[in-house]
Amino acid sequence: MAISRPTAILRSLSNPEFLAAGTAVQDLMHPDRVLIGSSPHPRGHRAAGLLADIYAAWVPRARILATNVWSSELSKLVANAMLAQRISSINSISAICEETGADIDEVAAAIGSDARIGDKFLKAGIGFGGSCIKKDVLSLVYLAVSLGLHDVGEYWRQVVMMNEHQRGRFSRRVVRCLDSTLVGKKITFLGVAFKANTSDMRESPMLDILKTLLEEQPREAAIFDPRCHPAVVRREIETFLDAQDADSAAESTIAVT
Ligand SMILES: NC(=O)C1=CN([C@@H]2O[C@H](COP(=O)(O)OP(=O)(O)OC[C@H]3O[C@@H](n4cnc5c(N)ncnc54)[C@H](O)[C@@H]3O)[C@@H](O)[C@H]2O)C=CC1
Ligand SMILES: O=C(O)[C@H]1O[C@H](OP(=O)(O)OP(=O)(O)OC[C@H]2O[C@@H](n3ccc(=O)[nH]c3=O)[C@H](O)[C@@H]2O)[C@H](O)[C@@H](O)[C@@H]1O
Repeated sequence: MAISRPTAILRSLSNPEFLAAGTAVQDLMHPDRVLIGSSPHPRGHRAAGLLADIYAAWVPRARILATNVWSSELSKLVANAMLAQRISSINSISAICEETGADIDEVAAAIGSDARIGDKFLKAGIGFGGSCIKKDVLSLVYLAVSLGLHDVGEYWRQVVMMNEHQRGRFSRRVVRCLDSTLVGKKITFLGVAFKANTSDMRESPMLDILKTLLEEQPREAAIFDPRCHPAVVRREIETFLDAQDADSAAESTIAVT
């Protein structure tokens, strides 16, 4: 652009996307907010105004937030980091529940009914996956460390470490529940994608869990996800049985999406 139109004055805007996989159109049509970051220069404001006009065709003006570029870029990372932090927090509590007899869903419902906490992203499970959340937390860690804020970086790194810990804990529990050995056993995995209603397998927790459990040498692992194409699944993992096989004669079925 700068070469073909050398006289043009170019302004960069930051306009992070907040849609989630599986609800992309709904999120696009009804966003909680649209963030437009621009330089403090009048031309930056003008460029931001032009972009805001486009969104105003379907997004209420009050939901279109104008910020500086750093605020906008950082907000994207922090939004995903805070979501990740909630998931890691509730997963850490699930470990305490398993030791004490408390029920994690009851605890989540009890704390989530506090309006200051809210009930979203409190579902304990096998941890967060997907191509974005972990990447953004680690970007935040990198940013903090590169700014010399090592304690801040360490704090956010723990969110990712807790996520990995949760997967390991889950895998160990599966083995424990099956008499501490998978040798000679068939395991069925229902769900391959990183979350329900998507075919996206990037950073899927299930892949991690599968790799760990295959080290325990089960006789067979059957894997099925109605959203994922078998060829794509095959590319990711070596063992795959089709849907018909997936539920037959398995010693254990693991729902992992
Ligand atoms: N997938 C999602 O739901 C959302 C994604 N995002 C963000 O949008 C960005 C893209 O995400 P996806 O579309 O899911 O990823 P993707 O992996 O499907 O697409 C990324 C594209 O960028 C291209 N690319 C990678 N490196 C490049 C380079 N150096 N130069 C030119 N092109 C390059 C890749 O070939 C690919 O086509 C990420 O930063 C992600 O965090 C934000 C909100 C939602
Ligand atoms: O930057 C991005 O790409 C997007 O990342 C996430 O969206 P996404 O990764 O598609 O999916 P989420 O719904 O956030 O779920 C992420 C992971 O957390 C897990 N999760 C979610 C909620 C919960 O309570 N517990 C839980 O374990 C899900 O199963 C999934 O593995 C954010 O929610 C989007 O706002 C953001 O735009």
